[in-house]
Amino acid sequence: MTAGMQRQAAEQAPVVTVTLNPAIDQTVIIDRLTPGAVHRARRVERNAGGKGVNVASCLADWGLAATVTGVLGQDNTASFDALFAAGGITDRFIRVPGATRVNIKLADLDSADTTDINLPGLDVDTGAIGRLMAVLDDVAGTGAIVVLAGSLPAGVDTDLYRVLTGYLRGRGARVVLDTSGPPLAAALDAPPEAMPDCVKPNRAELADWAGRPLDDDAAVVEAARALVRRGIGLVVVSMGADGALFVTAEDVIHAALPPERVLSTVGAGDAMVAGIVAAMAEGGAIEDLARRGVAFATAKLALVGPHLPPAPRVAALAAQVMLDHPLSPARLQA
Ligand SMILES: Nc1ncnc2c1ncn2[C@@H]1O[C@H](COP(=O)(O)OP(=O)(O)OP(=O)(O)O)[C@@H](O)[C@H]1O
Ligand SMILES: O=P(O)(O)OC[C@@]1(O)O[C@H](CO)[C@@H](O)[C@@H]1O
Repeated sequence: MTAGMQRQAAEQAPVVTVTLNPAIDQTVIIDRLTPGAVHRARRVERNAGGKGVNVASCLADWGLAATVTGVLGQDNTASFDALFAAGGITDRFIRVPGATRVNIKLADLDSADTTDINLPGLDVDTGAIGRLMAVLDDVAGTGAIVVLAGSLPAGVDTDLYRVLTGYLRGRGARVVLDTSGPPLAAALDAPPEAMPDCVKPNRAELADWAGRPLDDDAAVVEAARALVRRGIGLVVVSMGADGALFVTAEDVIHAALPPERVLSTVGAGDAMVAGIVAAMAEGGAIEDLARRGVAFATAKLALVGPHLPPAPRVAALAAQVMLDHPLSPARLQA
């Protein structure tokens, strides 16, 4: 029995991730990025990606076998097929004519920062969305945790996440949303019963929604609380090297862990979502979600693709995560 099967056997909530605009991530590793210069790359790595795929991949490394769905181009599925087979991930992706986009990631060893160049992706028609809804009918029942993640492809309505969230919550599923821009704004404009259970914007995405810069923790907490008042149970704001804030109606927690090594920041947010979902699936308390989320994200930084080191190492990192709870007043002084 694999570790994944063992965890599923322990009566955890089933997890489904939805990636409407997946990508193959081509990460080029260079010493130092200088715009306009010729670069001699150290190497290149290609990984099946897109936010929901990355979440499922991290969950598989942790030992939790999720179901993945969304829309894949049928011309270049090999890296996805291999990832799903290796991780025991149940593949319910809709295949459509064409190729899934290839996104370029420039990993700068000097600054430990990554520059993303994301392409638009395939056009998706209403027929594919109808097929996706049929898959969700099948796999996302009462008690399931459904992660809706990433940008929306061309051809679908901006309010698709809002519609899917209302539909899934109506079926008794819990929804975790990680997106940005107009699809995020549309989803956050829903009535309370159709709001996601959890959202994970990064600081820039939350600032974009709030319409003002969020330069300190006090401003971030204020914007997150506004979302909680609208009916979202948990707002997690990831802040890169500054850690993350976990905000509910009762709690505000700051969680952080300095990484030993940063090779690629691509997918750190997705690893964080995976950690939150892994703890949620076990019925964990808010502190467990914060520890697991930050531990998964920190562990991923040392690897290029959407992967984690062995589970005991990640569990050890979770124990080391520094929690500020209740949040110290000094942190809230602007
Ligand atoms: N340079 C870093 N040093 C320490 N921790 C980091 C760093 N970058 C990311 N993290 C950890 O990863 C979490 C998620 O990172 P970030 O806020 O960059 O997410 P994101 O913007 O959603 O990422 P992506 O979209 O690439 O998945 C952070 O909250 C933090 O815990
Ligand atoms: O264009 P989107 O859908 O917003 O983001 C896509 C993407 O940057 O997200 C993942 C990292 O979070 C990558 O695997 C992928 O290339």
